[in-house]
This record gives sequence, structure tokens and C-alpha cells, in this order.
Amino acid sequence: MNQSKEQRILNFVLQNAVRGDPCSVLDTIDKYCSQKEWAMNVGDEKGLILDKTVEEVNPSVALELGTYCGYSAVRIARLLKAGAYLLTVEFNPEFAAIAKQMIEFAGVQDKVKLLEGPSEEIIPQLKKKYEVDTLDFVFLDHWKDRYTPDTILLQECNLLRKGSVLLADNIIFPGAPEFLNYIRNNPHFQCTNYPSHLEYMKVGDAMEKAVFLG
Ligand SMILES: O=c1[nH]cnc2c(O)c(F)c(-c3ccc(F)cc3)cc12
Ligand SMILES: [Mg+2]
Repeated sequence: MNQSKEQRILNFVLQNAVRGDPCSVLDTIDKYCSQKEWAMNVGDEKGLILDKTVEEVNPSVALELGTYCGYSAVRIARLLKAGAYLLTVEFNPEFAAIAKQMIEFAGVQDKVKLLEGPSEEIIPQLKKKYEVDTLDFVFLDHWKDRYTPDTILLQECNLLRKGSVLLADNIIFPGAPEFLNYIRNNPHFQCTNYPSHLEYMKVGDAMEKAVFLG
């Protein structure tokens, strides 16, 4: 049976990256996806914006919506302090299986909990089933049409506290106009835009940071 693109990316990492070295995994994925096959990892340019935001927040509990191959889960987890952890949600079982192996190869599996299923089902389970109190950082990188409903759901489930930081990918491309309108006109959020480029391309994109004001 033909291999998927995601399986080819994983195989390239297993054969070319250094086991237990998250940076080598990230560099190897970026090399493959910029030279051989484009894929929707946040990438090295927007990845730097993600890094700076994670370092600024220094979260104890982080949530990622949209794991894909695990690139940004590795990117985030490598920066987490001792005892901190990332919950990452992926609804596509094939992607989740690839991401699990990617996260383990990178050696960050002790900091990452991969949750398979739709975000709208998992978010309401975070408090009771996953023992989350509140989230310090949320990376939105799943389906653009879910950015707004999931942000509302996070608030309804009391998962945000004063100072919780949301960071959303693909604000320009593919674009999340409805989310931008919602979050920028919401008095409970303070927003900042970070212009950048679509991963591995010269096309413009941006990330939006939104700090919950309580
Ligand atoms: O569906 C997505 N989820 C999360 N992130 C994405 C992304 O960063 C993309 F670039 C793209 C993308 C897909 C096709 C294109 F032609 C351009 C961007 C999609 C997603
Ligand atoms: Mg993205």
C-alpha cells in the first residue's frame, strides 16, 4: 500500500535525525518539507514566533489544537520547564499515529500527552478526565472554522484564567477572518498580530496572539 506523505516525513526523520534531540527532529522535518514535499507544519519562520511566545509565557500547562505530525508539539515541549506539560489534540488517527512516533523519537514524550479525537469533545473533558485546572498557553493550529467555537468553549469550560495566552496560526493563509473579527472585537482579549510567511513558502501569513483579560 502506498505510503502517506506523513509516513514519508516520519521515515526521513527516523533515518536522518538524532534520536532524543528535538532540534535535530525539527531541522530534519523543515529540510524535508522545504526541499522534497510541502507539509502544513508551522515551520521554522513562524516557529520562531511560537518559540518566543512559549518562552515569554513559560507555561506549566499548555494545550495544542492540531497535532498533525507532531512538529509543533516537539517545538513547544522542548521549551517547557521541569514538571510542565503539553496536551495536544488530533482528530485524524493516521496523523496521531505519526505524531506519537515523532514525539517519542524526539524524546519529549514525558512532557506531551497526545489526545485523539475532535477538539469539541476533548475540551469539555480536560478538567475532569485530564485533571486540568486552567491553561496557561493554547496554540490553535487545527481547522480554521474551529478557532472561534473552540475559543468560546474554552471560556465556557472555565479553562482560561487572567493572563492565559492564545496563539493562532494561519491568520492570513488559509485565513481565519471570522476568528480575527471575534477575537479583536472581544473586550476580554488583548490581541497582537505577528506578520510572517506560510511555512516553506514566500506567501504571506500571520499569527495572532490573544491574552485573556479575565
Ligand atoms: O488545515 C490546516 N491546519 C493547520 N495548519 C495549516 C497550515 O499551517 C496550512 F498552511 C494549511 C494550508 C493548506 C493548504 C494550502 F494550500 C495552504 C495552507 C492548512 C492548515
Ligand atoms: Mg498551521
